[in-house]
Amino acid sequence: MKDLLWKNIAHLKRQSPLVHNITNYVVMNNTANALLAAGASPIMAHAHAEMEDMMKICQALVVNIGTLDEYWVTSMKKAATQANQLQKPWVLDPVGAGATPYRNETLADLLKLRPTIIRGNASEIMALANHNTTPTKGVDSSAESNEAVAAAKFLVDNYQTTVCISGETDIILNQEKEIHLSNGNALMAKITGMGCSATALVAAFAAIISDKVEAVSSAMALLGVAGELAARESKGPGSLQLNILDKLHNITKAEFIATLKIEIKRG
Ligand SMILES: Nc1ncnc2c1ncn2[C@@H]1O[C@H](COP(=O)(O)OP(=O)(O)O)[C@@H](O)[C@H]1O
Ligand SMILES: Cc1ncsc1CCOP(=O)(O)O
Ligand SMILES: [Mg+2]
Repeated sequence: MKDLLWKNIAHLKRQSPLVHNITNYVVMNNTANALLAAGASPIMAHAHAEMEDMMKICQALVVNIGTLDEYWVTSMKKAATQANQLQKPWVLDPVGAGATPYRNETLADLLKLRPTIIRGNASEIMALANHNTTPTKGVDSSAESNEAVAAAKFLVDNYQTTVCISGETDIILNQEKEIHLSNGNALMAKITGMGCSATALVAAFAAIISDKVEAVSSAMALLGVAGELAARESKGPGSLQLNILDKLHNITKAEFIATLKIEIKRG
């Protein structure tokens, strides 16, 4: 499995898929940089007039509701509908799910469009499935990933999707498979846009790998291992952010294989 994930990471650099991102104002720059560092190609766009054409030239879509508004929500629905029509994968990042009724209503509509993959932190995944045990704080999680497994299974069963709950352990599951990854560093939660970058990387791998648990695991393994290695040479969140970009770019097979902590739970 470790070799397979590394093969996918090398494959991403060769294929360099174009990823259409409808994402939030906070993270546009670091998301684009994370995609570039890993070898993919980003484009950020949200004009209604270009949503359908953009999806024609891109290999995958990110719908991230972080700084949603009425105009952007229409863009998201147009792009997701077109992705479905063209049978291209799209990934939902339910940033701040549970924080406000507007976010919840928007997410309910987006779920009806059947995201190929959902990536969020534990609080967001629980809010999305209406399984909240603790009130949501905003964009940061107040729960551990294992607390959101029942919620993730609910989403998988009801929307035929693949879910990634990120956190200290990243849990990736669908109806057939479940994988746990335990790399990364606690300081990653102190950098805004780490989860959004994870989602964008998930979309990049989904563009080139048909097995969605394998695609999500490749993305989360790459970010987790890069984060863990980068943390060893960082003084705080500022240098960690830059060091993660460097590591996404220059990670070697030997350090990836030696650092990756993966558990195949099912499938
Ligand atoms: N406590 C932690 N230990 C190790 N890695 C972490 C920790 N918290 C978050 N991460 C990593 O940071 C990245 C972003 O995840 P997360 O913080 O859950 O997303 P979000 O920013 O959406 O809340 C993931 O790669 C995840 O594995
Ligand atoms: C702080 C903030 N507010 C709206 S979107 C956003 C960024 C959230 O990014 P992430 O979920 O990756 O930490
Ligand atoms: Mg997030």
